[in-house]
Amino acid sequence: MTTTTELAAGNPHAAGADHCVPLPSPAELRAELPLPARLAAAVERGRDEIRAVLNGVDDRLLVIAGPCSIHDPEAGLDYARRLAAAARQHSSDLLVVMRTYFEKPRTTVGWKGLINDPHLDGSHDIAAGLRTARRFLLDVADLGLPVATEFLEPVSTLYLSDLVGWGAIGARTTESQIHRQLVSGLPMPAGFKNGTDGGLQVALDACTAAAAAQTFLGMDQQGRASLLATAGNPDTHLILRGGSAGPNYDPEHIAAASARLAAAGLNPRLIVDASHGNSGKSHHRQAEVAVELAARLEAGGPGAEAISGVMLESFLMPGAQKLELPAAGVRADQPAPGLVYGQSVTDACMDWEMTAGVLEQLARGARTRSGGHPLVRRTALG
Ligand SMILES: O=C[C@H](O)[C@H](O)COP(=O)(O)O
Ligand SMILES: C=C(OP(=O)(O)O)C(=O)O
Repeated sequence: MTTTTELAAGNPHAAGADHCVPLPSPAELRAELPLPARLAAAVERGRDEIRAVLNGVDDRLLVIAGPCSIHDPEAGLDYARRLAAAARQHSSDLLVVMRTYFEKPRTTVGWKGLINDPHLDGSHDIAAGLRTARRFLLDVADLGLPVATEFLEPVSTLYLSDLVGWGAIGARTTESQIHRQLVSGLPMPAGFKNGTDGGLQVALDACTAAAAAQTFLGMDQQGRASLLATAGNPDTHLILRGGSAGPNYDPEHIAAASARLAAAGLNPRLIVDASHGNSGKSHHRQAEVAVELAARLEAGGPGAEAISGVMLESFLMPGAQKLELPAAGVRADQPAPGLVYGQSVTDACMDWEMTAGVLEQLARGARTRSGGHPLVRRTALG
């Protein structure tokens, strides 16, 4: 953990910062925790499968499920093992990807995730956070699960992107040019959430911008300020997450969004986030939304064909617990007080039992939508 002395010894000339503590470069961390060729091939395979589902070549349903945030790697891996088993069980109907979110965009202030504050005590040991996140992704990849994450800090992306199968840009950053540029150079499919007000246009614009070649200021693997030129990301898409104006997962919203995407020359197939603005952040409501979506896949109707994926916030225990942080700028003497094992410290999550039931229903919905011929459906991928 970084000490006060180290902080004081840091470079005081970093723009706008009181302290500046050098970190290992992305190349150094990648060398310390390398991605073996076997897992690199699995990550690539996962990206290809996700692309195929998003493009409708593989008509399974993409399901991105996992905690709102990873705060305890042990509980996260406990969850990952259960999800890996469920992914195998439903592999004819669902392509299951684990949500492994290490960075939280806050409305105002709050815990910003495992990378920013891995000890959950305001000590902000970012070097340990990056290391823990990378090790966690390696462990999940070893279980055979592709992973999904939100890319929030462009710098942290350099430490982890080789392990990620699917990326998201959150509702609070979809309008940011920096995040659109970032996605334009990512090697995996990436979705943009609609705005927190429910507005779709920011996400459509984001997809267009990220699909284009971009040149911008960034950092290289050695940690040097660099000019970065990207080719554009061909696999951008929309994520409907509801907003302050209400949910947007109903058939009319989905059909209208899909039509707007098509008219803009973008992928008309989209992902529906059953949580956030679509559930009012209630985990009970989230399960109802997911089950409603499953029923709609079965029944067909407006927008049903446009649903390529569903996002679920799910952990071992139901709901969420409050994480008490020390006041801003005060270093904690104590680590976070006893937390309930396997319960979210950010948004409320469905528990494992509820998740398993929802996965069953989504699998049935996907199977019925496809006509129930999984072996025929997946020939495009062999
Ligand atoms: O998904 C997580 C939260 O919804 C997001 O980080 C915003 O959280 P906040 O409004 O509690 O800051
Ligand atoms: C922060 C998240 O979502 P949103 O950007 O939709 O609020 C999230 O998925 O963790």
